[in-house]
Amino acid sequence: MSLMRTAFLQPPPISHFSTPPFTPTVKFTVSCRLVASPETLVSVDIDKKPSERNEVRLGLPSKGRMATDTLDLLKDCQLSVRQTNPRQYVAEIPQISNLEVWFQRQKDVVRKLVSGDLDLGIVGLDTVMEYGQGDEDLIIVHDALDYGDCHLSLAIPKYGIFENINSLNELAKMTQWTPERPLRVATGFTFLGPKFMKENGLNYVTFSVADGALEAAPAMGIADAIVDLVSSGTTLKENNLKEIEGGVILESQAVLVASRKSLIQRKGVLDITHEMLERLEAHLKAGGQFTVTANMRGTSAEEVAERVLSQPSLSGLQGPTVSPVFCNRNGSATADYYAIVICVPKQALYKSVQQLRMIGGSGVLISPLTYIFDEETPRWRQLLSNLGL
Ligand SMILES: Nc1ncnc2c1ncn2[C@@H]1O[C@H](COP(=O)(O)OP(=O)(O)OP(=O)(O)O)[C@@H](O)[C@H]1O
Ligand SMILES: O=P(O)(O)OC[C@H]1O[C@H](OP(=O)(O)OP(=O)(O)O)[C@H](O)[C@@H]1O
Ligand SMILES: [Mg+2]
Repeated sequence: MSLMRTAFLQPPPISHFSTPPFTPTVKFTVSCRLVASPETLVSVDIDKKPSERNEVRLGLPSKGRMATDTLDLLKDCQLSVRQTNPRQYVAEIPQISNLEVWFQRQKDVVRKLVSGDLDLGIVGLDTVMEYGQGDEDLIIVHDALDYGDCHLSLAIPKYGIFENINSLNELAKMTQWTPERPLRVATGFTFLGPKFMKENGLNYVTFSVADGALEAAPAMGIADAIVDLVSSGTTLKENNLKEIEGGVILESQAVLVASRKSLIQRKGVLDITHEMLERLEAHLKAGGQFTVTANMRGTSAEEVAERVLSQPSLSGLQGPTVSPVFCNRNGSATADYYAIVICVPKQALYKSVQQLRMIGGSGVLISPLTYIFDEETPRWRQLLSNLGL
């Protein structure tokens, strides 16, 4: 699996996608034919002017595997969504005034960002890339919200003529594929699938469209290969399919995406984006760390700091905070002990505790962190430069 992960498309640069806007006729007559015409090909020519409204709108997935995790993340950032009725599609985040939350299907969040009916959205990167179709108005504001991890991949049967095919190169070189008998691929990704095949020199390919249970298509004799999302790999395995080297089209996770026009033109969007970005970054950074406090006997704060800094896992985010712990000795305040406070990556916790004990630490307390606010948010700076601000 790790080998297959080498050839994925990087998330789009924060400013724009490298692909040109979608032009279905050219795309499919050159190298690929699309068997059924999906609904996604219809609404290309949308008026992109921002609509007349004063509220800022954030689109969130209305159901499915992304919905709960999205609400949980926002809640953890103290941005709980208040929805009075689960069948109501509009809600609010009381913490942020003038923000409306609209629950929509993921693909509709992207479509409505493009049409100007939403300003911000949280969805999987795969959905942004598929339904955004390279639209330069879409900007990825936060590219790693740390859930919804999966990858879009080309998979082929383990058996028959594919038994010894283990890479995209080998698949492309198979002599079976001709204009009369192309490689038949089943997918729901009718933009990214054909684009990937074309970019990788697979010329004789046709696509058929299905929305689910794609993994059944090869066994049913409907397709030779599939392009679909994979996370654990169980569905592929259960259906006797395999991924191949060079066949990963996109690595995906949940992202915060915005409309460039809204950010620049609509009052309040930039400020709300800034606040959301700050909270998300600070919370996600904190998620990987614990605060560790301990007491340590010593002659001075400097001497204790030197001991702490001599240990590789104890340097913290910016070095340890060391403060004297005073006790009353014969009427005067004396410091025999020092309290140290450091942030420690979760994976290094036990090692850090061992190192603390080794240098004389006692009374070690571990607490979770809610936020780590840095002086500035790197993604915010990136966003501003992207917008030319
Ligand atoms: N194993 C997985 N399979 C599919 N999607 C996954 C997986 N793991 C994470 N995801 C993420 O979840 C999203 C799909 O969520 P879900 O299946 O709930 O919605 P959907 O079926 O695409 O949307 P809808 O039902 O609204 O059309 C994907 O776009 C992807 O970003
Ligand atoms: O690698 P895995 O962990 O097995 O996950 C991948 C499967 O999950 C998704 O299907 P989903 O559950 O949405 O069902 P569907 O295909 O019917 O839409 C996706 O389309 C794959 O079929
Ligand atoms: Mg699905």
